[in-house]
Amino acid sequence: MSIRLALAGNPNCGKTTMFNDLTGATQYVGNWPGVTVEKKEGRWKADKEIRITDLPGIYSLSPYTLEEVVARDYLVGEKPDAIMDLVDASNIERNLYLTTQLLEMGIPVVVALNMMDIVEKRGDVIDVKKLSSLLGVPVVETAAVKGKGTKELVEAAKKAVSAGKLPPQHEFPENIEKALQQITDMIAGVTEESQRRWYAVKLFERDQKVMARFQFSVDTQAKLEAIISAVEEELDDDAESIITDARYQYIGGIVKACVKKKKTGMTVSDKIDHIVTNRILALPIFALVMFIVYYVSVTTVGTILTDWANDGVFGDGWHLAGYGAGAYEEAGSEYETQTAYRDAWLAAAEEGGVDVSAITEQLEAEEPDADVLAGATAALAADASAADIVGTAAFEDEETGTVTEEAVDFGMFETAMAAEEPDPANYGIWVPGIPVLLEGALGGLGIADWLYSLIMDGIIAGVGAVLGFVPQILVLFIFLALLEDCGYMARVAFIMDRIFRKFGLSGKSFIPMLIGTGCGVPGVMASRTIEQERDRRMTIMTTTFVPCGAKLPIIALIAGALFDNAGWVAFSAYVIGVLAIIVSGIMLKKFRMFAGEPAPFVMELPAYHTPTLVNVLRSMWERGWSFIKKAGTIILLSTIVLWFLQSYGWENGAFGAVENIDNCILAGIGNALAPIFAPLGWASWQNVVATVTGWIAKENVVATFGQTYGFAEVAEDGVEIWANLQASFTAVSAYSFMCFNLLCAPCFAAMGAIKREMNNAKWTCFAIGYMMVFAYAVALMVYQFGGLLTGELSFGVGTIAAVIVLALMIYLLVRKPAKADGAEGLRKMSVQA
Ligand SMILES: Nc1nc2c(ncn2[C@@H]2O[C@H](COP(=O)(O)OP(=O)(O)OP(=O)(O)O)[C@@H](O)[C@H]2O)c(=O)[nH]1
Ligand SMILES: [Mg+2]
Repeated sequence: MSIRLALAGNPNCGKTTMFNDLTGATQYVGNWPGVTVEKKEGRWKADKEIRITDLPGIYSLSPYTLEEVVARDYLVGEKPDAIMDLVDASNIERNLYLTTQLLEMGIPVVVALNMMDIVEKRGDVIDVKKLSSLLGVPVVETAAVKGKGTKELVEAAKKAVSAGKLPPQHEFPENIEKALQQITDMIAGVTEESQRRWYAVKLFERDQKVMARFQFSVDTQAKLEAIISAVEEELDDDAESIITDARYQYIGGIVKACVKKKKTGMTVSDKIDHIVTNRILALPIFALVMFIVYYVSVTTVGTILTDWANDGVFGDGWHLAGYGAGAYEEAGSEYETQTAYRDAWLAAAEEGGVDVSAITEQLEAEEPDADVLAGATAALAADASAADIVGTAAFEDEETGTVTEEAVDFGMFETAMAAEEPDPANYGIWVPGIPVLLEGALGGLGIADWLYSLIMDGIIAGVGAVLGFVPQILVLFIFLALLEDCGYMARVAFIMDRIFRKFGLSGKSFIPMLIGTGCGVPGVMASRTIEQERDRRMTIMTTTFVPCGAKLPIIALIAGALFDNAGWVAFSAYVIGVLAIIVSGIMLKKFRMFAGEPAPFVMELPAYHTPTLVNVLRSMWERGWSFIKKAGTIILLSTIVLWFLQSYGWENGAFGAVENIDNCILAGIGNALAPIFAPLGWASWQNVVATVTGWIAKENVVATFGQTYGFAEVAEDGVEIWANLQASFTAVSAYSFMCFNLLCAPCFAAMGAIKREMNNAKWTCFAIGYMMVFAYAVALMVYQFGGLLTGELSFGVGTIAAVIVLALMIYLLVRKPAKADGAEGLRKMSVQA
């Protein structure tokens, strides 16, 4: 017989950590409240008959936000066989508040005192036996991160289920008890006995949602009201506070009897918070942290790894453990010197009227014929006019920038002509890249040309370009996991709340954004913790502005190709994302549908703790893996479709495989859309198509460049994708391209999440439309104003358009806010299952 156990408890008490430990799942864990917003099911590793549900954290059973409704509805509606109530033992007083409510639900309860490792470290002592006897339920000590006590917890819960003993009810003060008894009698006919107590308390509190489940006649309603008001009058307080006070008094007694706290001054957490949440220092520290995160993941460590992935694994090949790389590099630079001699002499010869066309023609050919070259060189040796030619080769020292010149006579030229390009495979241990390996394998199979082209120009070029960025993304994810797990991200939300509040926004909107740095889908879902409908909608609309992991390759590509891999580019992308959210928030608040003060933001700051290696690696791997999975599914599919659109088209009046890529269907589509993007400075069909495919998945942007620029051939013809991008963009237009792609509609998956959370077609369209318009406006200003500054544009219609956009934005930013539509803001949105 299967048993259903629910994990319930306050936010951030370790439920998901426990769930992962018990079920082997890899659900998202973070050191701040409100990480889990949807219930998750799993089975106990040790016994598959035991089903465990992880619930969103709740402070009480009076739901205010969507994720709280999820938890309560599960406990009341689906009635698990037992509740494993996780209590953060380092914060026991507040956590027990929920426990007192769970004990009333008519379901067996087992209390887990989690985070016992912290309690022990602090030197506090909890008398577990006494606690258990006072509460009347089993109490198990656990430390979920370390997997301590988790097995015992489930065993205790199993026992509680088979014993079927309900928790004893604690008594409220007499007058309240009397009222509760009367209410219990009123609902005796329509409720199950085990849940009666809970319903009575909720009815006493005038819980609207619970009230709505009963159909009271006018008479009964009046009688109920009379019972409640009588107590309210007697105690001179409202019913809900009366119950709350009574609970805290009861808990106070328990804590006094069971917990011995060691006296301490300021904890380490407090000391750190003193600095990182300091009014003046907080923001610079946050900026510095994010700069380092992006600098390291995009510019330094990430780049080194990504270069290896792109040029090695998905390029020509690489030297195993760097063995032989040094010698190969030396040989390579020697060869470069020789070619410089050669070219210098040839240039001088041409100027001096010596006919060297036979050689230059060969050198320009795709595969120069060595015999022809040797013959032509020999012929020159016999030419008396050639003997006097002396060329000048110039070399620039990369570090100092000083240029040295060397004279090149015919003898040196002859030697240079004989020099051979070094083969990396001759040095150390050379591992060929995947394209090279596949090329060999496919060549041997003798497959059809089109299939060969599909694999090499389509899949390898596209998917390979995306996978090449995996190392950078993993580095970013490690950083995010570290920041989340140690507890710093919770501080950031707190810091940002101070800033957001100045603009009438809530810091709660910032949590979805933090999560969105990894992926926009959970980011959008995290908006559920926001009570007010209008703020929630606004957050859903703007969360995906922040660069997610999949946008990182776009940033890295642009930074590398056009900005010499400058460290500020990636960081600026993050800043633009955050600013876009703030600016949008301020502008949208000026409209009636979003107007109004944000709800107060109350979030407790969790204690800092050292991130666990397992957590960090798991979090990195989970997110990284979903990135890789996407490359194998949606990106793969898109590259196949793109390959077709790119390889076929109408040429010379007939449909078929095209010789000239500019005749392909894809180019046709791109060119048709290009005028729209011309004012943004990047109207080539490749750029337009890359943007459009980005709406399917952001990784597609890079994959599309890989394909349309023939990334797989990078190795053979020496034309790097960077060179293509450099030809297609200027620095300003590239930055405008990046801005547009960061801010415009997110990928299909995120758009789906937006639709689910909005649960309304009109709002979904509005959200996506808004992002598009906003992205266009920003990119337009970047290109037009940037172009004017660099001189690549002159004043024209585009400039005027950009000025109008800027004026409109400033107007919206400084305009007086609209009046709030009181009631509208508070109504709850329903969420599709
Ligand atoms: N020291 C210590 N840390 C723990 C323990 N259990 C969980 N944590 C940490 O506490 C933080 C919160 O853990 P989660 O499992 O996400 O908490 P949750 O209860 O699911 O939180 P919500 O989903 O927000 O309700 C994480 O950083 C965990 O690593 C424990 O027993 N000891
Ligand atoms: Mg959780």
